[in-house]
Amino acid sequence: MCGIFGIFSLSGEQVAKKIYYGLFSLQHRGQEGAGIAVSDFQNIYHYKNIGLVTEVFNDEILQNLIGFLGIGHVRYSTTGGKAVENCQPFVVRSSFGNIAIAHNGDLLNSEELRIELEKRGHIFTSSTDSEVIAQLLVRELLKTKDVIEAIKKTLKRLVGAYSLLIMINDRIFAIRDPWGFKPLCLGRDEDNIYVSSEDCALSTLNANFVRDVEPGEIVEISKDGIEVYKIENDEEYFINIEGEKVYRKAATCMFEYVYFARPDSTIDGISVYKVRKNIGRELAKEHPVDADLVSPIPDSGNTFALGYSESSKIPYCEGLMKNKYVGRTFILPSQTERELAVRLKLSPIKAVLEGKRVVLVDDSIVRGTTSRRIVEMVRKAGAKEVHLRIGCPKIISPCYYGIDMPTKRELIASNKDIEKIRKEIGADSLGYISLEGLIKAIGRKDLCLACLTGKYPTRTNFKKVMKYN
Ligand SMILES: O=P(O)(O)OC[C@H]1O[C@H](OP(=O)(O)OP(=O)(O)O)[C@H](O)[C@@H]1O
Ligand SMILES: NC(=O)CC[C@H](N)C(=O)O
Ligand code: SF4
Ligand SMILES: [Mg+2]
Repeated sequence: MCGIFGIFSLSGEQVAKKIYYGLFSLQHRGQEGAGIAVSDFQNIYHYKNIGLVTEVFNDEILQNLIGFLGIGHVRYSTTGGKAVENCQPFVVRSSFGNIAIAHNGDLLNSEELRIELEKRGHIFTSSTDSEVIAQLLVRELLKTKDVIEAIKKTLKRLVGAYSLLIMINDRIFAIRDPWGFKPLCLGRDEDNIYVSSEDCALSTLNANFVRDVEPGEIVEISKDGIEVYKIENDEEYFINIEGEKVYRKAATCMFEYVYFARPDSTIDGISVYKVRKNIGRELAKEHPVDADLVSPIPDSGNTFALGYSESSKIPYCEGLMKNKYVGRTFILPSQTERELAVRLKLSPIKAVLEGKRVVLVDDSIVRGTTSRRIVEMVRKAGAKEVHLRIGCPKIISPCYYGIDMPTKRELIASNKDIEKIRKEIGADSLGYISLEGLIKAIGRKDLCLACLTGKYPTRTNFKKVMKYN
């Protein structure tokens, strides 16, 4: 996923500290690396490293980032390992000026583009797909000199997910791919124009939400305010592996609503919190059970469990405690880290669970690491029955757009029916929300559902995407 955040100060104030706070509010989107690049209209100063925002930056570093406009990034790696050279923003120096780029999403054709660029003499400093965008842009800029033209030409070549911030000298371009896979929104206060992956970061800075960047938009932010352009994409449709014609249409990632985004964010006019509550209610209708209490698997299971409890009238309890110093486990890059983190993160409360029939509610099962361990823990704490309810249908296919579920083999549900999964996880019953139930709960149809259905909204027949994790 990754989080991106940018500010243009119209009053000529330093922006680094504000970007820091913006990134801090987007930390849930990426925990592996962080970076900030600022511009004083001529020079770009930047700093990036592996680690959480608070680990990467201190006052001294921030004070040295002198600039009136800037962009930042928190990284969750999907193409290229977690090393510092893959952290963002990428800064590329060219005769046209300095360019900084922050990318959320994943490209399917990055390997092909990289080979093409290398043949033409480009030298890469990282193994990510995001640097491919930066190098392509430099190439186009050297050819045309017209920035908008160069950006449009670059974007025309990209297939996949990209919410992008590009800073060139004295302006920032905020871009959302034609499918609108990842969120991106604009904010404003008296002195600044903001752009952020989620509006929760705007609230932190006391800025007002203006609007979402629409799929296919290029928003130029400069001292003159905002100018909007459209991405030109000639490919109106493609033929998928089943031989069907698939027309290009908006396909926002359903997983943003289910897991990724913060519940206090609103994406394309739909509150993430409300979606999660709706899913919980829907789950209670689709998969009722006689039980004594409903407990969430924290954190993201919380709102789903509230909805389930409200609708089923089974009391809501906190059966599991979360160690607040442990971050998200699913987005850790290795399985060993994920296994250990679940135990460190969650522990059962015996006084709540002992002798009870418990409904555990979580947002999703991906690899099954969390649910397997939790069901075992809850039983050990004395629960009489453990019923698991999941707010996302079975995840059966890889994501190529920026969520690290790259192979079918890793997905517990890819080749098993529900009964087999239930046995493997050790629950007394298991219920997933239906696809129709999920769409109804989100309240929009223009969604990417590819990891649930195997039907991808873009071409997928490219050279294998590089993975270094
Ligand atoms: O089946 P798995 O591979 O274990 O992945 C699914 C789990 O991972 C996520 O939690 P995570 O700990 O990442 O974040 P959270 O604190 O926001 O729930 C998600 O909420 C599920 O609990
Ligand atoms: N999850 C993301 O958005 C990652 C961005 C980019 N593909 C990277 O791996 O750095
Ligand atoms: S495949 Fe799944 S996780 Fe990936 S963008 Fe589509 S809905 Fe989101
Ligand atoms: Mg979780």
